[in-house]
Amino acid sequence: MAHVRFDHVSMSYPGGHQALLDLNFEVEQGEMAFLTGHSGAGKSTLLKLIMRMEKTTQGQILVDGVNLNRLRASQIPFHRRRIGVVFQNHQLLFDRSVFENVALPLRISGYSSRDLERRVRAALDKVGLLDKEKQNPIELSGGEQQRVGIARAVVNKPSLILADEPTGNLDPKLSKEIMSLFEQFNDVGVSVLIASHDLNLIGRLPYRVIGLENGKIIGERPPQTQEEAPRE
Ligand SMILES: Nc1ncnc2c1ncn2[C@@H]1O[C@H](COP(=O)(O)OP(=O)(O)OP(=O)(O)O)[C@@H](O)[C@H]1O
Repeated sequence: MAHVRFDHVSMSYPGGHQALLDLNFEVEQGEMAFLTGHSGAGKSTLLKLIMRMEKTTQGQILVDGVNLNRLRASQIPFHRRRIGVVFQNHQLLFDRSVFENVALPLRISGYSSRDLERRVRAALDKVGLLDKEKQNPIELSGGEQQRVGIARAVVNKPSLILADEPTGNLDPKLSKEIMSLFEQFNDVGVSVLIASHDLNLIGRLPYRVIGLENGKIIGERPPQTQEEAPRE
């Protein structure tokens, strides 16, 4: 069964703007894939549909076989908890420590403090920031802030990670490091879908690329084998 499946999905914003038109694609369980396209192509809208922050106006989306059109309002928080989301601007709280920023999703889910501490430290360890837990995110570099955002996204152990321009503000070296983090999660079975217009970075990686233009899929580059993948 596909992890995410779009079946003839269209989406119009109130006021009539058609953001997505008749999308059909799947993300397999454990796959890592990129979504690319110009600004306004519909990348963020597509990710918001998967999180059920927006609703399809036509067609259906299945996540783990569950039809999102049929989710009741009370089931939406549970659905979102299984997805880790990473944003370009981190959306960190600058009046709290790194630890508290990563702990936030667990506090909302009502974890005991022992479990919470264990999980937060495990997430910070995975992104290499265990020694910064007491600092305020404002004291960290852009790359480190993005790592805090990733730790927060994975602290609930999601089976799917969605990232919206996660390297948008970072230089090429830091962008590569952030991509290797996503690869590490993918290596242990997490499905990853990343929206990015950094074609330079995407082109060097072997993953499937889905191209969007004006809300439509205009083409796909299949996953590359090792021989096909461009060398550094
Ligand atoms: N809340 C909204 N209300 C109305 N129209 C919207 C809304 N959000 C996005 N749109 C429109 O839908 C289209 C797709 O936007 P979307 O943000 O999904 O594109 P994108 O590919 O993520 O672009 P970017 O890379 O600039 O973030 C755009 O034309 C945008 O103006």
